[in-house]
Amino acid sequence: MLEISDLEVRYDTEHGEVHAVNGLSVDLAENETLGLVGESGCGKTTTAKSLIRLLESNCTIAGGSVELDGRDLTDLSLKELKREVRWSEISMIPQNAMNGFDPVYTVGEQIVEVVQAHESDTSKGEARERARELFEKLGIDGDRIDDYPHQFSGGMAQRAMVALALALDPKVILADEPTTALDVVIQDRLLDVIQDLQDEMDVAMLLITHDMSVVSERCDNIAVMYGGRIVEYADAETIIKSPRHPYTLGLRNSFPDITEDSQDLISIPGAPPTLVDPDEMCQFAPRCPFAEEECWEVAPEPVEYGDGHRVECHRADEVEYLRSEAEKHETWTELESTETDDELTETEVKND
Ligand SMILES: Nc1ncnc2c1ncn2[C@@H]1O[C@H](COP(=O)(O)OP(=O)(O)OP(=O)(O)O)[C@@H](O)[C@H]1O
Repeated sequence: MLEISDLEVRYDTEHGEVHAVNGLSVDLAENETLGLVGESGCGKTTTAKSLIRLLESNCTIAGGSVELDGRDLTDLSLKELKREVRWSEISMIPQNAMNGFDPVYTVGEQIVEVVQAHESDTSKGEARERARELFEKLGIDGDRIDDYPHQFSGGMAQRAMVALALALDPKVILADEPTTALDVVIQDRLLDVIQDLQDEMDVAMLLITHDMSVVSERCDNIAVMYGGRIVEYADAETIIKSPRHPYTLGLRNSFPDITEDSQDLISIPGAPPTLVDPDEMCQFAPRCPFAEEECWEVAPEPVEYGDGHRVECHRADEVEYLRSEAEKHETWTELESTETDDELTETEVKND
């Protein structure tokens, strides 16, 4: 239904061009939940926003296509996209609902406005009734559509945002870390109600999160993103149980497994790249314990390992070795000490 091919998105900054999304290709089927997972700064939000062109003025889609049922959305003018796609076909739940609502209007007024802007023959009363029904389904008293955003708690405001996102019965919802601002118990409940409604209304969802545990429980397929690219893609079980990319292995190490009691978590040392005019190389090489000369010189092409499992790593064939080494603390801490040595050497050089 939604086919993203070779998407390229850039930010123009005073430091250079940020290559936020690079050659990103992924499909989303009807009713599917696709998890887009990765650390902060790897391009998840930019990917989602570019689908409905909610982009800052320094941001451009530099290439690729986004097809919804065969229609390329990148060919539409912004006006056409707003009229025919945003909210009605693809809607978005932002990280913090308080930023999505206008504080001076009631939540109900804002839902009615969005509905009437797209459905000229729906009366105000009908639109209000739809908002009430959605509120009730989301576990909020229907009368609260007449409240202002500041009268809601964080969790309730997120639910109200879900009501807005579903008000026009879209085909896809983009849920960008929809629960990060909430405490853990409320997070879980909110994700449950979103998924119940998603099933009831036959909506596909792109669930964006940095949390491996969330995608493992709730997604059909998972795309692991690093440096603006999808470095590994497969069904959720394969990503969790049999990943091949060192970044996925590292990410898996750094989140608790819900099926095990006590665990030794290992974090990936270092930080993601800035993506400013990046060099031609594997972007993960500086943090990868398995990086070889080739990784620093050539960006890996995607390789298929059956059943749609796609990996971008020069060493993905050595999977048994990668998996057994990645489980060891010292594999990652040795890398950390090498980095510190390098930093020391740089400082020493500067001092000399
Ligand atoms: N307005 C902007 N101007 C310049 N660079 C930006 C802008 N917004 C994002 N970027 C850069 O684009 C890259 C991708 O950022 P993006 O927010 O899409 O990542 P993310 O994975 O969604 O992170 P987060 O979870 O923190 O939102 C980062 O390097 C970020 O610094």
